[in-house]
Amino acid sequence: MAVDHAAAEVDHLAAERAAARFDVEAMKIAWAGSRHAVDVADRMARLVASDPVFRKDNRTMLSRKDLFKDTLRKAAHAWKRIVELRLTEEEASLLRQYVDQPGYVDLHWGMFVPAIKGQGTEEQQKKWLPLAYKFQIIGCYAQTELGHGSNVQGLETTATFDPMTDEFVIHSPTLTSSKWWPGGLGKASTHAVVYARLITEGKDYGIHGFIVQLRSLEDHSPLPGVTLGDIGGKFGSGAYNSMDNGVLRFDHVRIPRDQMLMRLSQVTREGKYVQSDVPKQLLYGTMVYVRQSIVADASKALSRAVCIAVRYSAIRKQFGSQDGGPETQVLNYRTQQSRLFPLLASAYAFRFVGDWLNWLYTDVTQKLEVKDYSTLQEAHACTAGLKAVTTSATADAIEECRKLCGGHGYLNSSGLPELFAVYVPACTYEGDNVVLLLQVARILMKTVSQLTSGKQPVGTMAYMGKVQHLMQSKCAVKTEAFEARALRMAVNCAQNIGQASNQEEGFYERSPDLLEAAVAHIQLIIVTKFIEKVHQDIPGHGVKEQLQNLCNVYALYTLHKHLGDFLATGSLTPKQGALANEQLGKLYAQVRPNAVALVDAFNYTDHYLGSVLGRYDGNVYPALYEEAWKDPLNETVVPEGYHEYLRPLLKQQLKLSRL
Ligand SMILES: CCCCCCCC/C=C\CCCCCCCCCCCCC/C=C/C(=O)SCCNC(=O)CCNC(=O)[C@H](O)C(C)(C)COP(=O)(O)OP(=O)(O)OC[C@H]1O[C@@H](n2cnc3c(N)ncnc32)[C@H](O)[C@@H]1OP(=O)(O)O
Ligand SMILES: Cc1cc2nc3c(=O)[nH]c(=O)nc-3n(C[C@H](O)[C@H](O)[C@H](O)COP(=O)(O)OP(=O)(O)OC[C@H]3O[C@@H](n4cnc5c(N)ncnc54)[C@H](O)[C@@H]3O)c2cc1C
Repeated sequence: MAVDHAAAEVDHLAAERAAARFDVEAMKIAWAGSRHAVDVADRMARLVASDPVFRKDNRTMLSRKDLFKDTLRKAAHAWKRIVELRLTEEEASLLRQYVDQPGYVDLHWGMFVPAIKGQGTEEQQKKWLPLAYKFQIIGCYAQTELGHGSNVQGLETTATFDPMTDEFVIHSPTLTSSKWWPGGLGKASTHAVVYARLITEGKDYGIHGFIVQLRSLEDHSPLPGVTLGDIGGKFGSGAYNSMDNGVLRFDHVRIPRDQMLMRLSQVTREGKYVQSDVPKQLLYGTMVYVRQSIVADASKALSRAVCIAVRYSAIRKQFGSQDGGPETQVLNYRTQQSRLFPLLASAYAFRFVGDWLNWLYTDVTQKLEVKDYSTLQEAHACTAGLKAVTTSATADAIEECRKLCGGHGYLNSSGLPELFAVYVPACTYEGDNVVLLLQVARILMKTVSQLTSGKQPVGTMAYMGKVQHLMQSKCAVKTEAFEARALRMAVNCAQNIGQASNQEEGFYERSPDLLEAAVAHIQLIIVTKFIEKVHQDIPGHGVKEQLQNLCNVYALYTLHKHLGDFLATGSLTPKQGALANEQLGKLYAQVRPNAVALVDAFNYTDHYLGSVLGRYDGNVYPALYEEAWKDPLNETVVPEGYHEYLRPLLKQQLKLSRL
């Protein structure tokens, strides 16, 4: 009986694939960026999937200790394979992606190395980077403290220069100055880039970065004056618990003066503080780098969740036709489509805006090398804003995909609970999303205030220069409505702030509105970049048409969800709003026959998806059934604890019933 069912489900996905109206292989290229990108990703995904060390289906059942050891084993094995196969940087980071387990290597490569590259002098880079590249040292990024994370200027750890010995003394003066959260710190790292208040000649010069050795390179024990450990279990089983987020305290630990990262400023042998001619905001450069990579990761996490929910919705059937005919695939329900297809469109939208952001970041980095700092603010606003909007949307979407999969979505074997638990801290780390959106809002307010002086905004703010036109015009339901909404919301905020007794007080009072104005500005960027993408030459039968559809879905869904903003700012009429919603329904009908093929284009292996519901072959029910028996509770037929707790209870009930 089960076998018959399985065959039917498999046929179902084959029928879905046959019904698609576009070339899936060509869509894989559009998604990945090039034929080369598809091939490398394919090779790395298969390398990981075929290696038993990278098994992850038992992860949620491991104890914290076993999970951490498993992470160490995977990282060491991955490194061995990278060296043996002489993998390129591109291949290695894809391999890391498909291993799919957060670990100390992320912070080592993702923050420790970039911090030294961005804030270290050439000499410092020459000394430290080769050690880091060969894993002769393991580093982490120790910024956040128990008392302060968002307010970086409020950090309390001190680095006091001692001219007698030419050393800095690193110290944790209070409990709240304990470093708290850095990934890789708890158990793995030998070194850290530590952010501390630089004090020299009795003056506090604020936050600076220092390279500090934490553990012995001989036996891994903490160095004198260093107290450190893991901060404890985190949300969800498996999930981010593979990471050793740590606590660290210093008791007057001495480091040589040349371990201060000295690209932005220096302390001389005599203890004089010297500021370089580079903007001090470059201290935050590592965060800009990681935020852009987090945007790229949002589309990866979202596309995984959507792939699971789309395939399962094509398999799952509930309720029949009135006359007792075959049951309906839940993917055919209009409500399922209106919840799921905007998420599918968002996965594509975030992918393309992520590619653009990566271009922007590369461009800014090249400009910085020739001391052109003109696009630094643009890079900060775009990375902060896009990080906030895409991670919040993705976290919500993963949870929505869980609900779209009904009861089975709640099982660990669906892959969705763990994906959610791993993903959700992205809304907090690398800058709490609200804090980041307020940064965008500050830049928007600055831009609005400069409009009257005739200064033309540039880059993603250029549309604000069309202020006369956008403040008055009635808009067609296109980009212009998004521009008018964003600009009018920003101008409204600026006017309201202007009425306050002082600017800071006004900003504080209006911060909830400012958040929404920032979101509107960022959504405009996402829509614009999607439109720019579909205007490009995109080869492959039907590919451009599908992307055009998804672009329209993303734009109209965003408009529908935020219709209140569009109406309140007069950027659209109620009639236009209603028409947009009508149109959305028609677009969903066009996505429907292509939905399964559109998620196939992500080209994910079953290993990477890690979901019995999202299996490529659609063989969901036998896999669910088989998976249940693997649970440790099923190792014995009669549970442990029966004799202590169940039997006496049952016997007692029996005695009572005989009374
Ligand atoms: C296990 C198996 C593995 C196997 C594999 C092995 C092999 C591996 C091979 C390869 C692997 C590759 C792996 C790579 C993985 C990479 C992924 C990385 C993973 C990431 C994991 C994340 C972990 C999390 C880390 C963290 O969270 S670190 C801590 C982050 N903290 C924050 O983000 C704090 C947020 N707060 C702030 O950013 C700021 O304090 C503030 C909110 C901006 C306020 O600052 P303040 O100075 O007080 O502000 P203002 O006065 O408002 O601003 C002053 C000024 O500066 C401008 N500004 C602000 N920020 C920036 C900026 N970032 N850039 C530029 N400018 C900035 C601001 O606009 C103001 O400008 P003006 O003066 O002009 O107005
Ligand atoms: C899984 C994980 C990994 C991490 N890894 C690292 C790491 O490797 N290295 C590292 O240094 N740090 C790391 N962190 C720390 C992380 O960067 C901080 O937690 C983050 O920046 C948020 O800061 P916070 O915890 O101080 O939050 P808080 O700022 O205390 O936020 C609490 C609340 O206050 C609100 N809030 C704060 N300020 C304002 C404001 N100005 N206006 C309005 N609302 C405000 C926030 O929106 C939030 O709702 C990690 C955190 C997590 C969860």
